[in-house]
Amino acid sequence: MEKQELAEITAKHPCYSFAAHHKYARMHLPVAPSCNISCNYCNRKYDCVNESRPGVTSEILTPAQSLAKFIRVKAELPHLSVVGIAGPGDALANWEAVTSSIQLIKAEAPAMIFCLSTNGLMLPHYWQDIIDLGINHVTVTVNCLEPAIGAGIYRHIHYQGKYYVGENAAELLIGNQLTGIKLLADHGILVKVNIVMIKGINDEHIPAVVKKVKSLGALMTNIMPLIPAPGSVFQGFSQTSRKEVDAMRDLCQTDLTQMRHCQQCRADAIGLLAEDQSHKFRSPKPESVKKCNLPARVYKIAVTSKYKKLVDLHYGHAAEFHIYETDGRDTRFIETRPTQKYCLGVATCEETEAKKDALIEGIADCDAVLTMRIGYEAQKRLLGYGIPVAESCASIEEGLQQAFQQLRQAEQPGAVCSGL
Ligand SMILES: C[S@@+](CC[C@H](N)C(=O)[O-])C[C@H]1O[C@@H](n2cnc3c(N)ncnc32)[C@H](O)[C@@H]1O
Ligand code: SF4
Repeated sequence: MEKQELAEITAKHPCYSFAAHHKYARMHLPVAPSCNISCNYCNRKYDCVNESRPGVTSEILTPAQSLAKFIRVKAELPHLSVVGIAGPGDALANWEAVTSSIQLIKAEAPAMIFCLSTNGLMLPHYWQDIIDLGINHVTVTVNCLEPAIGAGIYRHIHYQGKYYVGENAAELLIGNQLTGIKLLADHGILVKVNIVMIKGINDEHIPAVVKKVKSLGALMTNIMPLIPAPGSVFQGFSQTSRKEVDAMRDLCQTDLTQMRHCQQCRADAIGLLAEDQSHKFRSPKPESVKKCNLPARVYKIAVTSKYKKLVDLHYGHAAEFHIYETDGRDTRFIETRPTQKYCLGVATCEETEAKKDALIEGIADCDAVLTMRIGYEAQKRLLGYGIPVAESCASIEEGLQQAFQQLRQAEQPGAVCSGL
């Protein structure tokens, strides 16, 4: 696309143009429920109508439902200029649903601007598809350049059938993000980079991120405050203040244009940036994005819990595991297995390592661990035995359903299974 043509389009994009954000409306399609990574600040709650923050949506739509909703919204909001995918998970982890939704809407309204936001893990795989689909604005979240910092931000990534944790995960993710940004920018796509400012974790490092993404061709950065989302690992952190974010934007402005009007929107936001109207357009009955067509399965899951009611015990503090089976709907308690606590305190190193392995061997027949919290070293050790971890602070019933979903999605990304 010619530069002039792209500039004209961008002038109608409320996120990319400050002047456009009072005039033009955007519509987010919540067609991307799954995510291929786990950020410590993220909690994707699908059903809260009162909360407005990234990752929240009141419904998940199929491509056909997206088209129907688009037609309704367009009829009521003539100044609608942009259709975007902002989760609630990751657009590229739900690529089939995203592609079909965009194709359907494009056939109906060819002049619409399409954009998506992504963590960038799959950009080296999908950048050409993005261009072929006619998307010309892409937002990539890059929180750091150093794996040591990333290990404190990302709990795990799931890439090409394998789970990665710690610095390995962060290194892979960062590498793909940077490669992806360059590929997109070199091919004329306008790239905005989101950076979540987390005090004490990546704040001092942000100017380096801005410089780097500029060198790769990013058009602007959007430094956003951390919202300590309830239920996320960072829920106890304090919210980065407006003042701190503005000071960081001022510092980085000398290198690259800063977005300053971001509203940290919901995944189903509709309307002007400052005037969400999504509540007016909610469908009465949300359906899953993609029906699960995997054969029925029963998973055995080891749970850490104080009284066998809530998932309320840290993995490292559990002196026993409660073993359950679930088919996604019904759960069955099997037994309680006593174990050594993972956090052993005073034992010598070799003794500690052997005990940690013995602990995992005691649950080696389980498909997953469901726990309130777990450190990444312990998580890594479990993954070494092929046991993924689901974190929850809900009831055991709900936690088991979440764990079931997580296991199913790992087998079939994008699927939402209700069980047997
Ligand atoms: C929900 S995500 C969807 C897109 C994609 N999965 C991603 O992370 O880039 C949209 C943006 O919100 C940010 N975000 C999610 N939870 C947040 C939180 N609790 N505080 C601040 N930003 C958050 C993400 O980092 C991302 O830039
Ligand atoms: S990449 Fe986006 S959707 Fe996925 S965990 Fe991080 S913030 Fe949430």
